[in-house]
Amino acid sequence: MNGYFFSFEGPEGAGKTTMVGKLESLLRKRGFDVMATREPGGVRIAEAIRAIILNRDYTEMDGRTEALLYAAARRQHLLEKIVPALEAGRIVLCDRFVDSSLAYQGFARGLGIEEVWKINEFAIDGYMPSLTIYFDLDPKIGLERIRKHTGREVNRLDLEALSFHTKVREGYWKLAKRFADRIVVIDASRPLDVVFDETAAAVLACLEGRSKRDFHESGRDDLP
Ligand SMILES: Nc1ncnc2c1ncn2[C@@H]1O[C@H](COP(=O)(O)OP(=O)(O)OP(=O)(O)O)[C@@H](O)[C@H]1O
Ligand SMILES: Cc1cn([C@H]2C[C@H](O)[C@@H](COP(=O)(O)O)O2)c(=O)[nH]c1=O
Repeated sequence: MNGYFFSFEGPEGAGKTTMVGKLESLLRKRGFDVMATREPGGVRIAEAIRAIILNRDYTEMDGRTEALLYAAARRQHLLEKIVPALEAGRIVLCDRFVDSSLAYQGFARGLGIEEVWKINEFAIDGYMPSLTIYFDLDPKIGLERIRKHTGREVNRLDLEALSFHTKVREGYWKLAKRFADRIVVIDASRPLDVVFDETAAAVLACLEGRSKRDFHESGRDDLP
């Protein structure tokens, strides 16, 4: 596998999509062969599953069904889009990946991080990002950003109580501590340009073969 796989995580409105877009432009300008994609979605079948999972009418959806649907969408996306790109030596920027399932379904939904990892292990079959950027933000601020951002549909997960979104953030904190060698934490409450500079520095350092510790001086190591 010659390419690089980066994932971008965080609660609603943390700035993942914005950062992935800016990073894609920067890397392309610097001559890298880069592909941006998202989960759930990215390919036809996974986009169809996304439409089911996020449909606001499906209020009866069971937590395990939800977790399995995310894992199924991930499997299809991985095989059809991510793996071929990595095999072709491309850089893959993925807006959410397995950590979303661990934080949302495993921790916030209460299914258990280990249980949700098990079904995802089956789905991802060993493929994991080289580096994950976690944008840490108070969900109140993130949800407010989304409310102001007119183009974005309000989906079934957005409609969860604030306590759910707070648990999502706590879930990410647990993952960031547990997988400290893979996950870089960036304080996403700061101005967009500051967040982007730190994000780009982390990704470029990884591409240059430096370890997380070499560029993480300004990142947050003080999670609760
Ligand atoms: N650091 C920032 N400061 C202020 N506003 C920001 C910042 N980063 C992003 N935004 C704005 O917040 C809104 C949400 O950003 P974005 O869509 O990138 O978040 P997201 O994490 O992808 O959200 P979601 O996962 O819920 O779709 C956008 O209007 C974006 O311009
Ligand atoms: C991959 C994944 C996503 N989710 C949740 C997180 C968001 O609420 C939505 C996706 O919407 P976005 O605007 O594209 O961020 O789905 C999840 O709960 N579990 C997952 O594995």
